[in-house]
Amino acid sequence: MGSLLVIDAGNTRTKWAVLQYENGAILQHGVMDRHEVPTAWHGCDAVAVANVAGQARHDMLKELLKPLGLPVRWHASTAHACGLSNGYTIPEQLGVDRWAAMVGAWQHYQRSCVVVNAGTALTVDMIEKTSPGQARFIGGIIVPGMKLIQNSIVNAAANIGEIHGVFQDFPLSTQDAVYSGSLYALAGAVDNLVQLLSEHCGHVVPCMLSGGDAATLLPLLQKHVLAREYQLEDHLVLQGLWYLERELS
Ligand SMILES: Nc1ncnc2c1ncn2[C@@H]1O[C@H](COP(=O)(O)OP(=O)(O)O)[C@@H](O)[C@H]1O
Ligand SMILES: CC(C)(COP(=O)(O)O)[C@@H](O)C(=O)NCCC(=O)O
Ligand SMILES: [K+]
Repeated sequence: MGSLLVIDAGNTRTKWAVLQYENGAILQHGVMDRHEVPTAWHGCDAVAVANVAGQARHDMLKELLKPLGLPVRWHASTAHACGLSNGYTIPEQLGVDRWAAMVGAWQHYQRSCVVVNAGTALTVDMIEKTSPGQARFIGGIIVPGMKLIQNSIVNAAANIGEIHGVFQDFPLSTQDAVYSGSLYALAGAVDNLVQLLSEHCGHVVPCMLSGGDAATLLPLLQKHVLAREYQLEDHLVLQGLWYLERELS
């Protein structure tokens, strides 16, 4: 098997990468911006999809992929994979993007860690290492993402229009107050769970961040608590799909 096409279909964007099957190296990657097959998809040997954007996106991708005639695996969260067990009461209910990101982070760190997906929604998930090579997803949260949280205020408050603010420690305008408040809310959620898992494990745990807003969140997270370890991972869900595929093949 030469190359694997991995697709992360989120509620805002559909991200993809062509990976070297043997080692997961990213050969090409992109974001779908129209309903047509990127040229890079031709020549792949198999496809792995993490879709959390519903049936319409599934059907669109299925149609686009059909002419390629490739084996397509539509991933879903399971109770166990790649040494990680899924603590969700109903394992299949866990968003497969969250699951793939956690698999990617666990394979990368092999340590207890916090996994952040800053997308349409911000998800913050906690992984506890239980023994060498084994870990458990012990809980996580779902928060409206940066666009949603700002739009919610704009739509609800008569005196607040479109937001084009910037982050300020001490915001002194409506624009900056809403933008900074949104960032403080999301960074605060991440901060809280890094602190919680660190106390639970008895040592500072690393935090891996991915998603469209991860780079926006990072500076605020790194601002105050210097002893923390943050890692930006642009293609975490896509890399997690590679680990999941490798285990299933
Ligand atoms: N080029 C972009 N297009 C859309 N959203 C972007 C872009 N760059 C950053 N973002 C931010 O990232 C979020 C979407 O991140 P993404 O990881 O694509 O979400 P999802 O996985 O839910 O599709 C948006 O809410 C927006 O705030
Ligand atoms: C929480 C999510 C909407 C995040 O998706 P995204 O922001 O990447 O579009 C997605 O992981 C999802 O649909 N989860 C299912 C519910 C759950 O994880 O409990
Ligand atoms: K929905």
